[in-house]
Amino acid sequence: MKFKLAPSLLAADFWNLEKAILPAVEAGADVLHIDVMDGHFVPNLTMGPIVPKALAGKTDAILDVHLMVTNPENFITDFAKAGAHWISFHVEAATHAHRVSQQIRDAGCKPGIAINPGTPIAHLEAMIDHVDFVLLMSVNPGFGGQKFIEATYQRLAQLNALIEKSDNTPFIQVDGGVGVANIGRLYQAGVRCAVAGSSVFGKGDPGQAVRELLAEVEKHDA
Ligand SMILES: O=C(CO)[C@H](O)[C@H](O)COP(=O)(O)O
Ligand SMILES: [Fe+2]
Repeated sequence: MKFKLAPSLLAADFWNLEKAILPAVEAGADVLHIDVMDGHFVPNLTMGPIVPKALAGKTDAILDVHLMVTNPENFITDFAKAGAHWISFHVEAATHAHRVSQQIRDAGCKPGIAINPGTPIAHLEAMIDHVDFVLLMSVNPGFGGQKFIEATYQRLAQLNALIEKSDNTPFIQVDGGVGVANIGRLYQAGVRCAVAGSSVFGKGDPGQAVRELLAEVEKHDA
């Protein structure tokens, strides 16, 4: 799969969302990452379905909804109707993870399973065959702008090994603290979609930031 960069809207200027998003997409970002937090699973509140609904049809980018909520099953239909293409939910938050992934697929979206830095990779074993991607958190979920956790590289190796021995090949998305300093190494470690919030929208020019991040990936493409 071609590498995809997913700017996270959490770090964008909400006064000027269109001006933030358009240059990032024009510069080659294929995915827009929408962080949904419920003040319960994580100690922060962010966006509901009105955000993908506002973007649907305005951009060709894939709308990627990252649900950091308890009871994810209650939100699938609304986000799918709002135009989401990918929906990920946390293995820590889903009592019936298998059913939730099926619900996402039935709603016409690609299901992804997300995992916190403190949860053993082995907890994904029963779900690998039932998702299109794994979202490996490289910070503790809840906030943008945090420092990348270095143990993510070891966890990536464990995740690759788990995927290798399964019948399915979900792609790996990494989320949190991604920037020019680590995106190349993450690509080499098997990441095919990197979420980048502050490193895209935290500077002056999102288009330039996207070009720099993609150039790093290109450099590491052996
Ligand atoms: O899921 C998230 C936080 O819970 C965000 O997607 C993530 O933090 C992106 O922001 P940054 O690139 O600034 O770390
Ligand atoms: Fe996220």
